[in-house]
Amino acid sequence: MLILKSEEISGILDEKNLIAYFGKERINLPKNSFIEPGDIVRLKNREFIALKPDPQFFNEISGRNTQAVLPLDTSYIIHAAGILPGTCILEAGAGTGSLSYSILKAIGNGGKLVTMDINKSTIDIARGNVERFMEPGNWETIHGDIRSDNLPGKYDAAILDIPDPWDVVENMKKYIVPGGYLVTYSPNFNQAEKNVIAMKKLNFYVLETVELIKRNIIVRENATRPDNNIIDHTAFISIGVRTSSI
Ligand SMILES: C[S@@+](CC[C@H](N)C(=O)[O-])C[C@H]1O[C@@H](n2cnc3c(N)ncnc32)[C@H](O)[C@@H]1O
Repeated sequence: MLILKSEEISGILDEKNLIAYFGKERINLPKNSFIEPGDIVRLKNREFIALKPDPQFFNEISGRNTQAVLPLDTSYIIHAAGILPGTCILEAGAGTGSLSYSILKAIGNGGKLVTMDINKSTIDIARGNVERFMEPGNWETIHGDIRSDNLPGKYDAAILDIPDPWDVVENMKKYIVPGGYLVTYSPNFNQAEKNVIAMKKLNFYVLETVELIKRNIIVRENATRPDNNIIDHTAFISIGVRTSSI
């Protein structure tokens, strides 16, 4: 497998069977084509560069069983929740494994990530996606509900990317160390509001709620302009801190 990348769009190339995939669109390449990383491929009236399927393309490559957290959000979550080498992190749910993968890279071999998901097949898909790129010995995946009372250990941060994080905030008090972070990730205003109200009610100190917008710029001589495909909404990220008074 190779990645086909242009400034505007990207796709996947099955170089053995000579088929390019752009979402659901399939394009057969001319017979006897031979494409290697670094080659320029002309398709759909534009030029693509062929690249190795390395981890920065996690989202292009992985099986999308659920909505994945995109790099613009994963990088911010890692920064804002103090996810550093050696830290111990709790996550729900696994989804595609996109956020798990970024957390595993950030915590390094000295850290630990525990990821829970209520859906067993989702855990298997997330593991399959992550293990294309790494063999994490410090990643424990647990099939179960994050409301569970018997999670192993205490955590420097917990990240909730589930449909109803506000319902789980109380349970997180048991697992996050004082001064540790609770991050909720929700797609709409109503949900973000419920998350923040629940955190405040339960004495978490709420630092911020943010939405990140990524605007790519297409650079052409005398015609440089913003890309039409702006990512202007993914989700609202709320960051709280477990106070020592809880
Ligand atoms: C949007 S996906 C997570 C996406 C993931 N962060 C990623 O980067 O791909 C939400 C996941 O939460 C799981 N889930 C929903 N409720 C849950 C609960 N109470 N406990 C654990 N997992 C839960 C779902 O099965 C689903 O896989």
